[in-house]
Amino acid sequence: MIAAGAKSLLGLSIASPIGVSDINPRSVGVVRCCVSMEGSQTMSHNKNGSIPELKSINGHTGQKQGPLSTVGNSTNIKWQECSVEKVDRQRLLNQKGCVIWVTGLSGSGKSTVACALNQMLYQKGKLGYILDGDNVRHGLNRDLSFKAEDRAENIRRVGEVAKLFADAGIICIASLISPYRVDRDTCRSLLPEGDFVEVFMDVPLEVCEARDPKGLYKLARAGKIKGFTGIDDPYEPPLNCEIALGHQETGTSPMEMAATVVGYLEKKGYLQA
Ligand SMILES: Nc1ncnc2c1ncn2[C@@H]1O[C@H](COP(=O)(O)OS(=O)(=O)O)[C@@H](OP(=O)(O)O)[C@H]1O
Ligand SMILES: Nc1ncnc2c1ncn2[C@@H]1O[C@H](COP(=O)(O)OP(=O)(O)O)[C@@H](O)[C@H]1O
Repeated sequence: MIAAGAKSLLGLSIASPIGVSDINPRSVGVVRCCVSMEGSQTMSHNKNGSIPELKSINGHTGQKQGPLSTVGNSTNIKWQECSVEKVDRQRLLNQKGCVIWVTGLSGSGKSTVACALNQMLYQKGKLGYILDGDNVRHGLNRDLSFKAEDRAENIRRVGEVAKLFADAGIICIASLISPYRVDRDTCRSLLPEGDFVEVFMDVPLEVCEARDPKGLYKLARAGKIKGFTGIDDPYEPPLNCEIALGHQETGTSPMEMAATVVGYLEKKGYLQA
């Protein structure tokens, strides 16, 4: 009964062009559920992204097959495929998913340029999402301190989340101090060649310290914060980043810096599917 109802609903959706606001999320949920019970069809989008059409399920047949894996401490797990893939999502968004990794000292302007970049992308009709170190530490990474191994775990988790965002077709802007080269390089290695764009905020410590918008350098100099990056904790600048910001040629205002990154993305074809 449910399957029959869903089928006619699905038929309706195919026959008539629909806008996003016409979609009832509950109905879509039913359609997905019932189609997958039938095990042969799922929804995708035409090249113009407007009218849903059918394409056969090639990954999620409902049959239990393929080898089980062990990854870390996770035993007997199996990678699940779905026939709606990254390329479909990218076509929908008319962009390519990637990670813009902004690294630099506290106060170097990471969050400011991340926000300017996100605004600029939005104005161009492109979907970005910011993963900011300070913000992620309010939730997902609230259990982590600033000792070296916790910073490494912070970067590892954000790298994995950023990879998921890129797979979703989104331009993910990760903005973290990420002081260790090896941790940044590990994040880079999670993504296909070219999809990880390392942006270095090349701003001297003296400038960051003079800005000190949160008063953290003052506290660190007074010994009230221990292990503060640049004061009594290391920062390893990138050796081969894609973009270094803070120089005359890449612009010195946040908007000029963001424009430099947008220019790079345009040149590399990330702002089209
Ligand atoms: N000890 C120490 N060292 C550096 N930064 C500190 C520290 N303690 C707190 N803070 C605040 O945490 C923000 C940096 O968090 P991140 O997650 O980006 O750091 S890291 O990548 O794990 O090194 C950082 O934010 P930004 O100033 O935006 O960089 C600070 O507000
Ligand atoms: N390009 C810039 N030129 C001058 N000041 C800037 C620039 N970018 C950011 N700032 C200022 O520097 C301070 C730190 O910027 P913020 O983006 O919070 O740095 P971070 O995220 O690296 O800690 C803020 O007061 C901000 O207004």
